[in-house]
Amino acid sequence: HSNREMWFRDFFPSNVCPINAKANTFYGIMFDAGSTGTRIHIYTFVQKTPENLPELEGEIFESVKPGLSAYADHPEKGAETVKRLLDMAIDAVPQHLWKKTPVVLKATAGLRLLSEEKAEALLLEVREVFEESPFLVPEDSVSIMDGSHEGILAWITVNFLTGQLSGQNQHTVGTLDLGGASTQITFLPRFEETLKETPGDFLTSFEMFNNTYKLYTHSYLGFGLKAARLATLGALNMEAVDGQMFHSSCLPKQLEAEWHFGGVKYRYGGNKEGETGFKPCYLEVLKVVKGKLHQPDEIRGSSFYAFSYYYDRAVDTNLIDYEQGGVLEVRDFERKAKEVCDNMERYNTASPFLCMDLTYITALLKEGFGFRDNTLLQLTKKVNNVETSWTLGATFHLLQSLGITY
Ligand SMILES: O=c1[nH]cnc2c1ncn2[C@@H]1O[C@H](COP(=O)(O)OP(=O)(O)O)[C@@H](O)[C@H]1O
Ligand SMILES: [Ca+2]
Repeated sequence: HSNREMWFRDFFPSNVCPINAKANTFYGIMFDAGSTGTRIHIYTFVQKTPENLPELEGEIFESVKPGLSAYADHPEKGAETVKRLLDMAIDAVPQHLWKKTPVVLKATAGLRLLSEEKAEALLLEVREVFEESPFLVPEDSVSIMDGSHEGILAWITVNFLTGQLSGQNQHTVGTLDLGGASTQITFLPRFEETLKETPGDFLTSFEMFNNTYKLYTHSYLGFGLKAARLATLGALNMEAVDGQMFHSSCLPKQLEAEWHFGGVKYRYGGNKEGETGFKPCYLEVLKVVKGKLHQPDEIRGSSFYAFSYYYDRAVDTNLIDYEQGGVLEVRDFERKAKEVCDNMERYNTASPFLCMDLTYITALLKEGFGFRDNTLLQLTKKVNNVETSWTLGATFHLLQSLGITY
């Protein structure tokens, strides 16, 4: 900073200082290519003083459905959806900053589940869209993200937004993300015991804002809500599903329908003759989760932030308000699952999968991760008007690696 800039600062409150408004504002564009949709996050930051963390000024967010993986056989059409979102950034970012504004896309479980050939073709087309844009395209700007990074970056986002990463007293919170195709759990272990009993590949050291965090994190591929539906139906990872009908006690008895996921068409329906309801459904779902996940003792007594499909299904069943979010206990999901599954006819306006989804969430929390009935879950979509998504953590990481911030 030149002396002239500092001279200005003495005369203006920092938020209206004309120097602050111009010289220290910068942008970052992060795409989340999720299994069910593609989203753009355009972040604005202000670096008020060189020694402090950059402040997040705001976020512009837009999304499209379906996700890139639905274009597995038409990669150029998939890239088209990215281009349309990127056009928003042309309007949002001032022209003189285009060349300094990095654009990155990270794909998650949807692309992890595709063949390498199909995934690569999609990424290649997106790369071309980026190269043709006026923005800064860093090396490796389009990639499939490592599952462990997905959890860590979401943890960074939530703990940054709740103010836990600055200052002395850091009481970080763990995070639970339930996507369409994979699910993540991340927390900062407090006990030596946890570190000892955890498999090595569940622990990752991560540097951010001049601190090193040794986090417990894992991404379970195939355990996202939609993948779990297929697993429950017995249709996950099937080579050919043409014409075959998949049944479940978690679905309305008379139901017969079709469902598209990851570019594949599935036929599914209820148990016309057999049982339906919470009990048989829970047993069915249990087969999908039981004994498949690592259960760290430490988490049983602590509370977690939960978002994505945990949030969506809690909203769908009026457990929380869409705008406000709320605090739930694990048993609230179970209570709701029983209510929905044992009265499936009454709930026939909502998704036919509502019973299965709630039952899966219950089983995943209790039998999968080993949470107690009274474990508290803080359900949040936004903190201070910013989406609780791994994309903010990823943008910090990106800006840091480019030397735009540190
Ligand atoms: O920006 C966001 N903030 C919070 N939740 C989001 C955001 N974007 C998508 N989601 C949620 O993510 C879930 C879908 O998961 P996604 O499509 O990301 O699958 P994946 O993570 O398995 O690839 C939905 O519950 C959707 O509401
Ligand atoms: Ca996701």
